[in-house]
Amino acid sequence: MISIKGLKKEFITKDRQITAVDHVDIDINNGEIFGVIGYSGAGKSTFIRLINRLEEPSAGTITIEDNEITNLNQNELRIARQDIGMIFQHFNLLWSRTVAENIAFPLEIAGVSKEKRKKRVQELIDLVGLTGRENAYPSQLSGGQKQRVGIARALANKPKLLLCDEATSALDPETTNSILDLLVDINEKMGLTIILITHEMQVIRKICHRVAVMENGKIVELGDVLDVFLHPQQPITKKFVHQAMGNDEDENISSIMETNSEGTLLKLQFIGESANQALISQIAKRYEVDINILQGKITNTKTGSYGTLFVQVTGNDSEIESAIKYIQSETSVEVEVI
Ligand SMILES: Nc1ncnc2c1ncn2[C@@H]1O[C@H](COP(=O)(O)OP(=O)(O)OP(=O)(O)O)[C@@H](O)[C@H]1O
Repeated sequence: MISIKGLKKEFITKDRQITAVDHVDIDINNGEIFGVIGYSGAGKSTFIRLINRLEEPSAGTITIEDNEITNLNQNELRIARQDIGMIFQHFNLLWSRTVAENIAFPLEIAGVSKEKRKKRVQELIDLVGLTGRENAYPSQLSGGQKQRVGIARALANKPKLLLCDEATSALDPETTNSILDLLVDINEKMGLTIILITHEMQVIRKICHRVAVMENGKIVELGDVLDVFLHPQQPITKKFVHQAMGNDEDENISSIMETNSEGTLLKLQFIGESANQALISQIAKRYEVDINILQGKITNTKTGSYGTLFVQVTGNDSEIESAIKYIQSETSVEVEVI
């Protein structure tokens, strides 16, 4: 749906020149939720604002459904932007307008009649779960409700693409979850393509299909979310994955090894379908071994689940060996002897 090629943005200030986005090439599929993650200053905001030309690129092209956005004049761009909704970290609502009036605003600009506007606004209010709050002012709403108004307003003209600029960064974890659920809901119901930027790997894990990791203006890693969680390549990606998992696996392994010196220590990795497999009971039935579960965890991503289990296997050496061979040859669970 979207093809971004050689995208570059340089800012020239009095004393220095900054390349905020540096030769970015990405293709984004129709209907996907695509996340861009990076630390502060990586260039995420600049990147997302280039897509609807809130920032003008220094080089490169952005094509959305055969329409080269980077080639449009101001009038053409105004029309193209009706297909691109955007939501912001600090909501950017009009404080002197009610919820309904905020949502009606883009419809007024698009010249939609009063009657149609009223109907569409009500649909949107129901969609985002704000029924009954039509006449409230933004100052009377919670952060989550304000973002719901932002989402409704962004969807008013039935866009094909929604850009989310740190849309949950100002919200508490529970409200973040409810807003993420809403984004998934509209992605699934309306087939809306979503590009979001965030510094939180949990946001990526919960709702994105694919993720790009950004550092110093460049995309340093890109892949399916499950793959990136399982096999992060770059040091920065590993840091983000650890952040989302809430611990450091290397430290875990050494403390597990210190306290469990008997038998054979195995790390089992369950991916996708195999996460539901009753492996431990199968092995215990087949082989003369005892299995002690030391630590385990399952992580759900939008594209599948994966789990890691540390077990201590005791018993006769040849039985343990047969059990390991069985896991390797007969199941899709990855096994590592530690
Ligand atoms: N208008 C501007 N003028 C000059 N430099 C800018 C401008 N906007 C951004 N920059 C610089 O470009 C780089 C990338 O900034 P950007 O805001 O895109 O990063 P970010 O990853 O979104 O970070 P944050 O999450 O903190 O906003 C930074 O070094 C920033 O100082």
